[in-house]
Amino acid sequence: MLGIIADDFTGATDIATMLRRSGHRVAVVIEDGTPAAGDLAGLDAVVIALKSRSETKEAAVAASLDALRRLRSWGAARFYVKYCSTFDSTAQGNIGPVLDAVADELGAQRCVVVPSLPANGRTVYNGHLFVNGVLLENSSMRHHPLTPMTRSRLTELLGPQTTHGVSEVFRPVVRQGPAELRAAIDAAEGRYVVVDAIDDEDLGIIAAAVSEHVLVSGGSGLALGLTGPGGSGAAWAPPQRGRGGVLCGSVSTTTLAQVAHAARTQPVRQIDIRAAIADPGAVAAELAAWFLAQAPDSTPVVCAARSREDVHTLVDGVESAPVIEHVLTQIAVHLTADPAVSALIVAGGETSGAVVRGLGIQSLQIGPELAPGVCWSTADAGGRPFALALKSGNFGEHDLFVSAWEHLA
Ligand SMILES: Nc1ncnc2c1ncn2[C@@H]1O[C@H](COP(=O)(O)OP(=O)(O)OP(=O)(O)O)[C@@H](O)[C@H]1O
Ligand SMILES: O=C(O)[C@@H](O)C(=O)CO
Repeated sequence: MLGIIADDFTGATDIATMLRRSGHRVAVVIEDGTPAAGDLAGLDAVVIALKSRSETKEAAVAASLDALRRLRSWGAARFYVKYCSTFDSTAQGNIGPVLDAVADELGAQRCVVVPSLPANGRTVYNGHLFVNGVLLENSSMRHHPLTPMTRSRLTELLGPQTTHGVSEVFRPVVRQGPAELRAAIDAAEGRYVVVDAIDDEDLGIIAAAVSEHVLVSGGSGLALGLTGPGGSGAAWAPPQRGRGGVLCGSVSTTTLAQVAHAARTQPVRQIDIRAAIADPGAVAAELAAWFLAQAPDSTPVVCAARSREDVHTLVDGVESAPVIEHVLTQIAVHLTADPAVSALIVAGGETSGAVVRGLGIQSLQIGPELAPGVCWSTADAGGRPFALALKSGNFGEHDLFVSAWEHLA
């Protein structure tokens, strides 16, 4: 079995989507959640979803080692550390410290570093990470509030985070095929080897070259090359079809475009942040009641911003992000308590983390793909099966909030 340690919740469903596509029966376990008895039987891959990207280095390492030990106790023999395809981290971590600790514990001599996810425009060429053809340092990630990415060369990003050497292997070697690439990785000086990949074929070659490695690392793209035994992944059944809607804490460009697209045909409400700071419970209850009052065949969307101008870190001196996460979580609690509602899309990594934690979800069964890195999953919410799609900020086509429901039919 393959064991994956993912540093955020949307990243966990991202890699689970790719593993399902490459023929694995896969489930996601949330943090220290316990998979239901029998859940692990017959799985080829288990992802443990952590929130370690936004924690301290020490907490991230401790949670990752704990996840590694649990995966081993469940029978995992190969491991994959999943981080963001835009390498979200700082000079302190958390990618390097987590890789160091996991590699030490496994006695791994080599570990490839492959953030590439060509399906979503993330590529690595000559050791530099690009987002839709633009160097990472010139993309919107330069202005990320927690992990501003001001460099693009992966040796320069990972180097300061680890006590080990970081080498590079460029694309001409990748294109020579798995045997030549394997030899180049073996001959590299550093423990970590950044490998170029600009398309899925490159990822397949890398996956074949490292088939004997006990530890690999990357975004979700490399998982596409790891061929699983199954044809179409695990059997998955959606919950009985009920009402669905969208809870949106992400303010990424893609998510704002998805909200704008949905607003053309569906009811949309924006959280009044000032009112939410004053009385979050009342705002959540009112928005949940509004959601339930919409036409049963509509897809209500609750969001916290319609444009960049709506984003204010501080409102009346109060940090708005935790208040918004709390309100969206409470709306999810109200909606999952209503038997008429059976499915929610939650947009944003931090937002998904808050909502999934708030619903007390222990594990996710992975279902059909909605877009590269986005899938439907089912979870036990309030004692019944419920469908959830956790969407990374920049993933999905603009019509995702409207088109996603076809897959639940
Ligand atoms: N109007 C707003 N003003 C300030 N903060 C906001 C506003 N709307 C949302 N937020 C906060 O912004 C953060 C968005 O982070 P989140 O990780 O959920 O989305 P994202 O960064 O777009 O997604 P991803 O991490 O998957 O790329 C959340 O903490 C949310 O509460
Ligand atoms: O790798 C990605 O880009 C995503 O899975 C992610 O981690 C976004 O938070």
